[in-house]
Amino acid sequence: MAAAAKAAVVLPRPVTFVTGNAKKLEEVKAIIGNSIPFKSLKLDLPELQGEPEDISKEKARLAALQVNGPVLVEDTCLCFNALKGLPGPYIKWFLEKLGHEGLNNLLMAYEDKSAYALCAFSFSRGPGAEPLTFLGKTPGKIVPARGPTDFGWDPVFQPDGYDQTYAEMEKEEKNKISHRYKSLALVKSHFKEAGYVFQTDDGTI
Ligand SMILES: O=P(O)(O)OP(=O)(O)OP(=O)(O)OC[C@H]1O[C@@H](n2cnc3c(O)ncnc32)[C@H](O)[C@@H]1O
Ligand SMILES: [Mg+2]
Repeated sequence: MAAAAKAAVVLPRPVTFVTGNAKKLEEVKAIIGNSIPFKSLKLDLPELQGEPEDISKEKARLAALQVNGPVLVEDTCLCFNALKGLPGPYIKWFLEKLGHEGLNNLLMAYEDKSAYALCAFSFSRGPGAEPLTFLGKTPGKIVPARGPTDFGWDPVFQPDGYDQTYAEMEKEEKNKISHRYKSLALVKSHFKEAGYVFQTDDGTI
């Protein structure tokens, strides 16, 4: 018996990647390349609270409403094992208030300096659609800051198996092993499997 043909899901072109963070965008562009038709939009969405996956999903819901079309968003956490996963999604405020040294000091009382970077991408087909979430995790440890200071907590995170911090690594090297790379690999597979067809306003594909 012939398998029933799967109906293509047609979506308005392109997908909007919503972020207020230029460095994130740079990495996403480098990792996605041409595999997904996307444009970016700088929107400052609320910094939500809760579990990483729920935060990312809610961010996608809010973004889809504002954009009125398909969206990708991501939320990044830096989780210290000795602190049971904190600061986690609150890393933005911890970094802003305490700086790199303060992040190290949080672990002063603990022998365990291990941590992991967690990236949660969510994709929504549009307003009202339930977002899908894709998690990427890279283990490492928290170290005194080394390397350029132009992207977040990169100088204090040394991924396992490397003697350089994210900040010291070549960009291409970080983009091969990062939390963001791993999460986007799942996003890309999903797009491939789902076989989305992207259509412009005038109906051309
Ligand atoms: O608009 P959005 O996409 O939310 O951008 P944001 O800067 O608010 O980002 P998050 O809410 O995900 O907060 C994560 C924090 O971690 C920082 N960050 C995110 N990805 C990082 C990475 O790969 N390396 C270092 N710092 C990173 C980022 O600058 C924030 O301070
Ligand atoms: Mg944010």
